[in-house]
Amino acid sequence: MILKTNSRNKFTTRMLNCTAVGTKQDDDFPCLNLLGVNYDVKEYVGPWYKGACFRYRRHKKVLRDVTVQFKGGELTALLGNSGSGKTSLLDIIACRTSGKLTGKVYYQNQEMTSTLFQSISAYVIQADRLLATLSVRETLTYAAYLRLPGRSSKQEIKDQVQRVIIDMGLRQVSDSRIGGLITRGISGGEKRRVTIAIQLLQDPNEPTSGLDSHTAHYLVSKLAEIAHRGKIVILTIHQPRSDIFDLFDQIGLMSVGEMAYFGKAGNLVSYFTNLGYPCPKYANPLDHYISVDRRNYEQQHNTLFRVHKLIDSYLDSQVCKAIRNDVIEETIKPSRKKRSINKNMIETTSVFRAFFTLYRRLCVNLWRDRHNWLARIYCPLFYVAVNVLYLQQIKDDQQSIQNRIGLIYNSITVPFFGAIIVVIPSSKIPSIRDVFYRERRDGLYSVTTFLIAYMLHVLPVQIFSSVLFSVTLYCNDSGVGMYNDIGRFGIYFGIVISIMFIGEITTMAIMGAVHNPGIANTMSSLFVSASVLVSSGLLRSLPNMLEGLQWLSYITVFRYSSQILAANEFNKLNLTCTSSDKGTPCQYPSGDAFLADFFPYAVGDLKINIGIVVNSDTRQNVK
Ligand SMILES: Nc1ncnc2c1ncn2[C@@H]1O[C@H](COP(=O)(O)OP(=O)(O)OP(=O)(O)O)[C@@H](O)[C@H]1O
Repeated sequence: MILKTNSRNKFTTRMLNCTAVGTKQDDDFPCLNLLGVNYDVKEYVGPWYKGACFRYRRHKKVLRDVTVQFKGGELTALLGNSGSGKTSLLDIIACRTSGKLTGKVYYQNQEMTSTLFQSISAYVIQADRLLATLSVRETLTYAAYLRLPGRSSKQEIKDQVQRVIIDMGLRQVSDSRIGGLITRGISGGEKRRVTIAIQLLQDPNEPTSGLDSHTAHYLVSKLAEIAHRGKIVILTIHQPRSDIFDLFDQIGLMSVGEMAYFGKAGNLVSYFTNLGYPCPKYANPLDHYISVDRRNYEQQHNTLFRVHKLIDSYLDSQVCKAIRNDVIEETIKPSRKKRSINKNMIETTSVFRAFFTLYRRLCVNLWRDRHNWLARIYCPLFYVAVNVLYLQQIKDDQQSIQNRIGLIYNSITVPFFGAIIVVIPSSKIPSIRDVFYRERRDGLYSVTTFLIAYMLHVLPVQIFSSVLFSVTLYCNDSGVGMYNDIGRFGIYFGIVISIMFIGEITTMAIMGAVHNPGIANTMSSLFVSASVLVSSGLLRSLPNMLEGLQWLSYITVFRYSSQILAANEFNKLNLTCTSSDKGTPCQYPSGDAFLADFFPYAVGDLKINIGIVVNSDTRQNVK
């Protein structure tokens, strides 16, 4: 387990939950070795508009020649000043790096891969990614259904959840909502404990204790207990208090991407004293030895000089040489000590259980999201009210052609915009996305499982919203009175719900790719506006457009849906030329005459177009 903090004693945790093999004697405990690990990243410098190709690329050495050994049965703390490379080291162990990595990372003589890491470990991320609408107990229960083996009974899951609630001191808040930015819920520290508790769910040997201490000391001592049962637990923490420091078995002291000390926690001060760096009486030894003072150039130069001297001394030290020999023994000559990995310990749930758990959790989340619900009701009603006020009942004179075109335009854009309006401002979508990323990284389910669960959970509200929109707009009594035929209403409704669905999935996909909701909003709106402009044929007849744009129109759903709705509305429609037309020439005595001019293939291609819209809907779903 790895704990990380940005402020004193507030920490985040990642857990390396490696299984001990055989009896619990030191030699049988698992072992994680890093040999000569170097990690480089590229940084782009310069204004963004120059793009990745033209900006200056700076290579940054994040880690240099790190050789360390983490053993089961020991709680290891990685300490060091901000930017010293602690997180990067943990990311390397978890196979979550983006830069160039050299060196070896071996667990039990096997090269570490993300699959191996997922199968032997639990990983508590730095940020608390939780759903604000759920209570602590619900959060842990859903997590347990996703993490524990599919054969676990309801009672076993309940017991395990209760166990971690007690163990993490969450009893008093177990039925409180997690809460978020808008609705206040449990405290930041409690959220941190829930995040850790989620990872502890997978530990079958976790003891139940009645302690309810809420302190960092309590959590670190729990981690020490877990470590002492034979697991590798790695944590990072900023400026630990002395009582917390006493709980560490092993210390990795990092600075400027290198190890300044790696060894027994109790030997730290004597090691530096022997090097000729005694720690002043009231100084924090960690700050004293490895912090780099960047207040001015001279201070920085002096402290960096000292840090590099300490790093060089460590590399020359017996402590370092002994570790290097051990690591080489384990990695380069692995045949000497054959070790096996018990991967069965972390057995995940079945696809069906994952699907039903995700579905239930999303439904509960949606049900409690009042704003989302209300938006799905008032958005269609608002648009209908504006249209009815503006157009009133449409007649069958020549002017009604323009009104009907306007209605078709609204009918294909409003459901899409409605989806954008509902999805993007919802505070729930970013948290659903964040939880999805966390759980995907933990390998709990596939993207397809998540997407199917997401689509199915949102389907009833979309049907409700589409019915509201279609019925109130289409009908004579409540709305504008479009072509009066039940079959045609069915087609109209089908198009509205398909576009609403495509709108929601497209917006979700954009939200997934672009994390900033403002940019996602702009991109979705531009996408729908440009697509309708180019491909609907409602604002400009398609055959008169540039050939390239005509081709482009084939790839958007709006081309087909506008043709379907045009055929639906104008085919066999009798139009009149009466005195109410006030001098308008009687150009179109029927809807078919209008179609022949503007949508000549709409009726003939009706079935094909419907097939394309339905297909693109299902394809969006499967993506
Ligand atoms: N992908 C990356 N791109 C650019 N710089 C990176 C990248 N990964 C790490 N770094 C840089 O490497 C250095 C070490 O980062 P890291 O996050 O590992 O530090 P840390 O010790 O965990 O710091 P803190 O305690 O503040 O979280 C930092 O200067 C960081 O900016």
